[in-house]
Amino acid sequence: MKNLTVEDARGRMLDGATRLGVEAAALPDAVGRVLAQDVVADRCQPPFDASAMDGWAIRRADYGVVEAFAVVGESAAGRAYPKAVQAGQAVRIFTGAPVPAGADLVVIQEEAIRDGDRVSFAAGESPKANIRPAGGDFRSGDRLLEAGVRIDPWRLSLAAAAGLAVLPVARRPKVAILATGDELVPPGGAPAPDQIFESGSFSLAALIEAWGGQAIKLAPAADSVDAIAAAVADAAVDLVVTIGGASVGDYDLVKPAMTRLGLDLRVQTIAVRPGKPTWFGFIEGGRRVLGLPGNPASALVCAELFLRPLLAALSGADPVLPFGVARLSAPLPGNGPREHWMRAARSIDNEGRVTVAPFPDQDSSLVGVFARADALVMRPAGAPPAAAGDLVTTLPLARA
Ligand SMILES: Nc1nc2c(c(=O)[nH]1)N[C@H]1C(S)=C(S)[C@@H](COP(=O)(O)OP(=O)(O)OC[C@H]3O[C@@H](n4cnc5c(N)ncnc54)[C@H](O)[C@@H]3O)O[C@H]1N2
Ligand code: MOO
Repeated sequence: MKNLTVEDARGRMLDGATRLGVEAAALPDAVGRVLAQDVVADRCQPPFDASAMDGWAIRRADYGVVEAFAVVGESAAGRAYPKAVQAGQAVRIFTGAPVPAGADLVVIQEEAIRDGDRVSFAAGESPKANIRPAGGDFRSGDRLLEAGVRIDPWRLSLAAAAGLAVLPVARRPKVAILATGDELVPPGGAPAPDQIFESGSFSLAALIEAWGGQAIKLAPAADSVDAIAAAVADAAVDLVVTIGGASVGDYDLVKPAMTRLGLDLRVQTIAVRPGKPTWFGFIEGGRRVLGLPGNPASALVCAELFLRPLLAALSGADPVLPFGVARLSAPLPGNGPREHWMRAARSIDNEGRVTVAPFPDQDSSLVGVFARADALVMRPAGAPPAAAGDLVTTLPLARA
């Protein structure tokens, strides 16, 4: 269980992680939620043959034959012409309006000359029909959205076009975040000379919300088994994420505190850099616990690598991360025994290829470097030196 590979550790964390429940979300609240059932159309869109232009609906057979058409009525969006168009007749029609029965051509109004109750057309060669067929967008019975997709504004539009006011979505995983350490003072507070501002929980809470979870920040706990166990004991959540106290020092007390809460440890350490002390298990109440290291880069890299897929799985979404491939902008030395996820800046070169430049200082304590990164670059365990231009696996970071 010590120093599992990233893949094995993730596999253990995802083992048995499935959707927690289903609830209804009104359309405006559904953005960002994971769909729990397929959306199937029960109506065609458009539900009728619709005009694509403002103009005149006639029979194509009359076009170029009839000189002056009799204007017999109008079809507007939401107010159809109720009868069929007969030979020699024209119906005034507008974009989005039903094309009346009998008509199979809409002549645009720019090509029409209206004279009282007559209209004539400057006939050209085989004009476009300007008709959108019924069901041209989707048909009744079509599967429009698959369970497991995250609702974004475009998918929301499709659900609305299909007439759904409410969508079945996965319940959001509730995630408690606990920062630990005597040295931590909340931003805005007054740190003693041997203290620092607590930063980890803020980014984690924002990431958890962006990844579909419900973040609940617990008050930071001091370096004491009692304080840490008490902070978590009654947290009514699906998952607890702790920051810090994960390593082997005398004040790394999170695992001992969780042992009091019945810790069933599934991942002890991971062969990853940064983030080796990351651990995972279950505590009483069937709650999952992910222990992230305190170093800010270790915490955030491991949140990307492990927390993000775990939240996806607990929401019924695909937990596979959106890895990419890019070219290195500069050579890199060989890698040690841990899979290394380097903070990097992405750019597009002159030929449209994605290039990544890992920052020279990859120390896991550096918040400043992370704030400038927009990708992680992966170096496999034991990888030989890499040259500029070599292809590497990347994980893009979502930046505002
Ligand atoms: N003898 C060894 N020492 C260490 C090992 C090891 O294997 N043997 N592992 C190192 C590695 S790798 C890491 S990563 C760190 C992780 O340690 P912890 O998870 O126990 O983290 P802490 O010691 O609590 O804190 C580390 C560092 O991060 C700061 N920190 C903690 N929480 C926050 C927060 N919420 N916001 C901002 N900064 C935070 C803390 O002040 C420390 O500076 O252990 C190595 N040691
Ligand atoms: O794994 Mo630690 O995160 O290398 O500093």
